[in-house]
Formats: sequence, C-alpha cells, structure tokens
Amino acid sequence: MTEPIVAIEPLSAAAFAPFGQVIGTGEASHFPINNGMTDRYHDLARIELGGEEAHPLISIFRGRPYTLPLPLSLVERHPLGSQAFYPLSANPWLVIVAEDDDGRPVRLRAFRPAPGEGVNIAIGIWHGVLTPLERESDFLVVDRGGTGSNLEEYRFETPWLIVDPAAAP
Ligand SMILES: NC(=O)N[C@@H](O)C(=O)O
Ligand code: NI
Repeated sequence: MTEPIVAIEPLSAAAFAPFGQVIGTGEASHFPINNGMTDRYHDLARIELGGEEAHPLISIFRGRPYTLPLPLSLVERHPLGSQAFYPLSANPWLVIVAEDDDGRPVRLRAFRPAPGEGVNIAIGIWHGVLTPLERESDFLVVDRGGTGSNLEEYRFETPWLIVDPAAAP
C-alpha cells in the first residue's frame, strides 16, 4: 500500500477549530491595560484539565528539528487535558492533528503556523508530537499535571507522509 500523503497547509483559526484554538494576536480581540502601555490579547484558548489532582503545568520544550517529507507512524492524545504550544522563536514548525473514528486517528491534517502563532490542542485530540523544522526550537507548553494516565498512543501500520506542496518534486 502506498503511503497516504498529507499536504501541509497554513494554520487558521477556522481550519483548526475542530482540533483546538490558535494562540496569536492576528485575529484576537484585545484591550488596553497598564494605562494604555500594554494591549492584553485576552482569553485566547480553553485550557482543559480533567482527572484526579488535575493542575496546570508550564514547561519549555526544546525540540529538535524534523526534515520533510516526514514519514509519520505515531500520533498520541491526552485524554485528561489540553496541551498548548507557543513558539519562543520565529522558526518554522508543524502542528499535525487527526480526527477520531472509534478510537482510530483518521484524516490527518498538517498545519504550518505563521511566526508568532501557537496552538492549544483540545483534550483528547489526536496529534503528532512537537515537530520543529530546520533548527532546534523552544516552545512554552501549558498542559495538564495530576494522577492517572494522560497519554494514549496510536501507531499506524503504514506511515503517513507529510509533504510540503510548495517543495520541488
Ligand atoms: N509527551 C509530551 O509531553 N509531549 C507530547 O505530548 C507532544 O505533544 O509533544
Ligand atoms: Ni502531546
């Protein structure tokens, strides 16, 4: 069987809405605070914390780069909480997500955030692990701590192939 292909697409709030929220200033409402010296881009994403002793975690992930085209054999989901990634650089990266069909990830999507865009992956949404491109990159991550297992993995028998449609054939 040939590898199913996923063409990378630009990230937008509308396209990502079934999987979570986009974190950024582009389309977000904001209001002035601090005597007008700061604009607050307010309430950008829905943090979801489930299970026993749930509490939010703030971490920094230093991700090593992947190359394209990217064979993808593994996706995961967090049944007890959302997971937000906000890039601490302008380096390129991918957000890979999938719909669920009775416990099986289907119809993968690969989004390329613009510089300054992050995502909050909603609770229980299948996703690829953090996928920086070109160079090692740091991300602020907000996700769920607590007891219980918050990681479910799925390995594809046939890898998906993530491709950049703009790349030379
Ligand atoms: N395992 C972990 O903390 N990271 C993954 O969940 C990920 O989405 O990168
Ligand atoms: Ni994750």
